[in-house]
This record gives sequence, C-alpha cells and structure tokens, in this order.
Amino acid sequence: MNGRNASSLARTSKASCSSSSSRRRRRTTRTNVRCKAKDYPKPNLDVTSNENYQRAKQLSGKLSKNYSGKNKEKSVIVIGGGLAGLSTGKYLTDLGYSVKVVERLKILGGKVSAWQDKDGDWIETGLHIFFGAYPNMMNLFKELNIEDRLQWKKHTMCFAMQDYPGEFTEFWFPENVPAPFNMAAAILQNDKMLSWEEKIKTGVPLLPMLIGGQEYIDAQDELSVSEWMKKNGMPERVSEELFIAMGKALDFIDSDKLSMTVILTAMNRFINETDGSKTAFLDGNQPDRLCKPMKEYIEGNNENGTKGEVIVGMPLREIMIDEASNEVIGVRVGEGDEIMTADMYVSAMSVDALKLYLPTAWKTMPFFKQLDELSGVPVINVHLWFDRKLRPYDGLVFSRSTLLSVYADMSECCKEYENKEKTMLELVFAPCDAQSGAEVNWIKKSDEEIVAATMLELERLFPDEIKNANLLKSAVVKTPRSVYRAIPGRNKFRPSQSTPIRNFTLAGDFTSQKYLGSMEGAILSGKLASEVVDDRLNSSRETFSIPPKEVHESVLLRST
Ligand SMILES: Cc1cc2nc3c(=O)[nH]c(=O)nc-3n(C[C@H](O)[C@H](O)[C@H](O)COP(=O)(O)OP(=O)(O)OC[C@H]3O[C@@H](n4cnc5c(N)ncnc54)[C@H](O)[C@@H]3O)c2cc1C
Repeated sequence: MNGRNASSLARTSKASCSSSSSRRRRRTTRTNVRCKAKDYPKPNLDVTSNENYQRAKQLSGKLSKNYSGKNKEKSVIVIGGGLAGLSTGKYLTDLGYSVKVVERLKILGGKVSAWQDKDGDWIETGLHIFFGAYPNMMNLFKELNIEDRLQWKKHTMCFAMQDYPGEFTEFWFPENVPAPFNMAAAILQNDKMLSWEEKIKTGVPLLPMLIGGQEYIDAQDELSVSEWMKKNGMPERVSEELFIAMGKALDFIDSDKLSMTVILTAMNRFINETDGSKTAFLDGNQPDRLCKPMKEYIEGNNENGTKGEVIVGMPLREIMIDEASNEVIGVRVGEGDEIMTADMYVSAMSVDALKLYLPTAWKTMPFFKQLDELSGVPVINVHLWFDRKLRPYDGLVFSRSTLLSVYADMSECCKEYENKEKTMLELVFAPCDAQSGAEVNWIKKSDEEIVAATMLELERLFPDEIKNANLLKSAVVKTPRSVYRAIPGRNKFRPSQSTPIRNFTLAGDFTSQKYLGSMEGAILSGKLASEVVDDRLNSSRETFSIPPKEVHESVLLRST
C-alpha cells in the first residue's frame, strides 16, 4: 500500500475514498454491497381488481373443502424462503402435504442469505454461529443428513480485554464435566474479568432463574438489563464486562435498552445444558450448505416421496381475502397478476414485511394489531480481507468494543473460506441506531465510514498486527430491520403461530417460541407452524379455534 498501512487507511478513509491516488485505489478495491437486498419492496396497495378477485374466488372454490382425509391432496403456500419458511416447508413435507414456498429474492435464506462478489468471495448477511443449545436445528441437520457440515469449536468463550489492547481472556468449559458444573468451573477459573466478590454478587441474583426456570425468565421481560441489575444489586462492572457483550451479540442492542429476558434465556440454556454454549460454524455459505438441502428435501429428496416446490424471485404482492369470512382466497405474486391458491397459507416473512401485506380488514383485529409493537433492529455485517494473517483464532470472539459485537476470522473458522496466508474477518457492527444505544446512526452512514470506524476499533484488538497489514478489500451489508427489537415488554406482543384466520398461519423467528430471534427460533417456529397447519387441515371447520395458551405450550414441548 505504498508505505501506508491498514490503520492509517482507516483514519483517512474518507479522504482516501475521494483521493486520486491510483496506487491506493488499486490496493483497496471496495466491494459495495448495499442494503438494497434487504429493503422491502413497496407493497402494491392498489385494491385488487374485481376481475382478480373473481379469479381467486373461482380458483379457491375448486379446492377441496373437505378438511380431513389424505394430506397429499392438500396444498399449502408458504410465503418467505428464510429459515422459518424452509423449515415450515420441510416439516409439512414430512407430513405429506404438497408445499409451495415462494421467496421474493433470487436467493434463499433471508437473514442467512449470501452471494458472491466479482472475485467469487462470499458476502454474508450476517456472521452466524450455531450453539449446542439449538436442539431443533441439530435435529434438522440430522434429518437432512448434513451433520458433518457443522464445524464444532473448542468449548470456550473468548472475550477481548477492554483495558488491555491486544489481550484476550477465555472461559474454558472443562470436558466431561456436566452442566451446571462445567460453567461454574469456567467462571471460577477465569480471574481476568471479574473479582471473587463480583462473581458472588453475580451468582446470587441468578439463583431465582435456576429455581424458577422459564416462568421466572419470562416475568423479567418488562425490565431492561440495567433496571434488573439495579434491582438485584448486581455490580455495574458485570454489565460492562459481560452483559453489554452478550446483549450486542444476542440482539444487537446495548444492555440499558435490552430486555433482561434475552440475557436470562441464553444464560439459562448455557447453565443447564452441558454443551449449550458450545459453538459451531457452518463449513461454507448458508444458501448452499443449509438452504439448498432444505429446498431439495421439499422438492422430492425425502423418504415419503412428497414433491413440493421452492420458487425464488417470486414476491408476494397481495393477500386476497373473502370479505365475508375474512379467509384467504388466494395470493397475488410475481411481477404480473399471477394468482396462487391453496388449502392453507403460511406467512414466513419477517414481522416488518408481514405488516406491509396485511389485508386492511385484518389490521384492526387485536391479534394482528399487536404486531405494531414489534419491529426489526438494524445491524451491519462487515467483511475485511487483509493481505496477511492477523493473529489467527479459530472461533468466535466477543470484541467488547463500543462499535463491534462479535467477530471471527473466517479464513480460520470456515472450511470454504479457509486461507492459510490471509485473514478475512467478519464482524458484526452493533448497535446501529439511537434506539439500540448507538451515539451515531450508523445504519445511515456510508460503507466507507463504517469500514473506517471498524478499522479504528481493530487497532485495539490487533495493535501489533494491524500496523503492518494492508486492507485488500471490504464489503458492508446493512440490514435495517433484522430480528425483532427485544426491548423490555415485547414478549407479550409476539404472536402465536395460529391466527384467528382459519387458513392463515404464521412462522418466523419473531413469533412466540422460546429461542428469541435466532436461527433456532426460526426453525422451531416453522415446525410449530407445520403442526398448526396439520391440526387445522385435519379438524373440521366447526371445531376450529385458536388453541389456548396451554395447548400452545404443549405443542412447543412436543417440538423440542
Ligand atoms: C447480522 C446477523 C447476525 C446473526 N447472527 C446469528 C447467529 O449467530 N445465530 C443465530 O442463531 N441467529 C443469528 N441471526 C438471526 C437469524 O439470522 C434470524 O433469526 C433468522 O435467520 C430469521 O429467519 P426467518 O426465516 O424467521 O426470517 P428471514 O430470514 O427474515 O426470512 C424472511 C423471508 O421472507 C422473505 N420475504 C419478505 N417479503 C416477501 C414477499 N413480499 N414475498 C416473498 N417473500 C418475502 C424475505 O426475503 C426472507 O427471505 C443473525 C442475524 C443477522 C442479521
């Protein structure tokens, strides 16, 4: 880089972008991956033409109205080809239904989607980590016979030391020691982050969680992390050392804005399950290594010979309903006026997208009205390619810097991205807006500004290496609305998969399930949605009702 190194590039990034220095430009090809892929198309708000409405009625009239009998003869349309939509399709396929999954974009995966740049390098929507505490995800890998694609890492949690640039500390979970003792040992053996007194003051307030379980955890949803800590006399340093990092990793929000339920839910899993906090990376890009086998399964690569279809580049335009019954009579999709009909419809879109397409008559129903209380939180995924190795580490690191959440050297962690000579860092940049705790509205900033700010943070993480390293290229992916914003009091607004509309079901990580907004939550929501569809298609019209909470809970238990 003509004597200029990566850190000086960072400091002068804005200038360097407009500079005419040809050499510098040659060495720093910036890949401009913009957030367009994640923006939602404007819904077509024109009222369905009478002709379309009649066509949909005619088509839906031809469907069997006999809601019991052979599953094979019944059809389901799933809208959205993220993990929740593909999971719904997969589990409905297992039940023998003929499924069509329609995805707006040309690639599957939604928040786990990825694509290649002109050099063939993969650009990912997000750095994704799988946890041992993801039972539904693990079952799915088993069922698809792709378990060998998970690259499990050593059982440790690695944190950058805030006050000691370049230093890291790890919490080692000893092997062959069952939960909760392995976590106790990991915490007790680490003397870098918390003093003995702080450890005791942290452990005692967490006892009610161990005794009260999920019920206690759910009851803490009205409190932010800071409020809960104050109430329980926890030292503030625990937040600085631990909870800020956890909050940013789990929901891209600072801990004074985040619901305490989020932290407790994760901690409860990690404490109670021996391998709960063990992490794995997928061995390559998510669309090929995870979404593709799910698509192939739905399309016939399954044991019961059921053949469905997964169609990409097919956006939903309108949910068409019968004015009298409020039930769905068809969906208008694609670029033209194509109408698709089925016995059942499942929305597996994110909550923000779903709200755009709700028919006017549904919007005032309390069930759908509660969705107004939910919306996605912004997050940015930064990719940096260096001309040499920064200090290699094969696993996830909590960066604990103001701007960054977690990061990983993908050239070490992921087989497909392996490179013995050069580092490729993938970093989650959060929080990104004031509502999440950021001082700067990063989601609105240019890619150059985001990369420059990231490079400055890296000077603290790699003070020795960064001086000599040259940044070859970068890519920034902004997701303005990612997982639902888990601020206090949101849980009660998360809808069940069953809706008051008989032939319309919900899936998606924001729906009610116990795994927060995560890949595991998305997979479980799809499983639950398939059970709702099956129950509804196999019970008569007259007996239909939204299951009470206890039934919902028991379905949930059946699924995990
Ligand atoms: C940066 C980042 C890092 C993350 N890290 C982790 C992690 O480490 N571990 C973890 O467990 N989770 C992680 N997550 C969360 C995880 O990615 C999500 O919880 C999960 O993928 C959500 O899946 P979903 O199917 O519910 O929603 P989505 O992935 O949002 O899927 C919804 C789909 O609906 C489609 N759609 C929208 N509108 C229409 C329309 N009109 N017609 C048809 N289709 C439409 C969308 O294109 C999309 O494909 C991360 C997320 C991000 C953004």
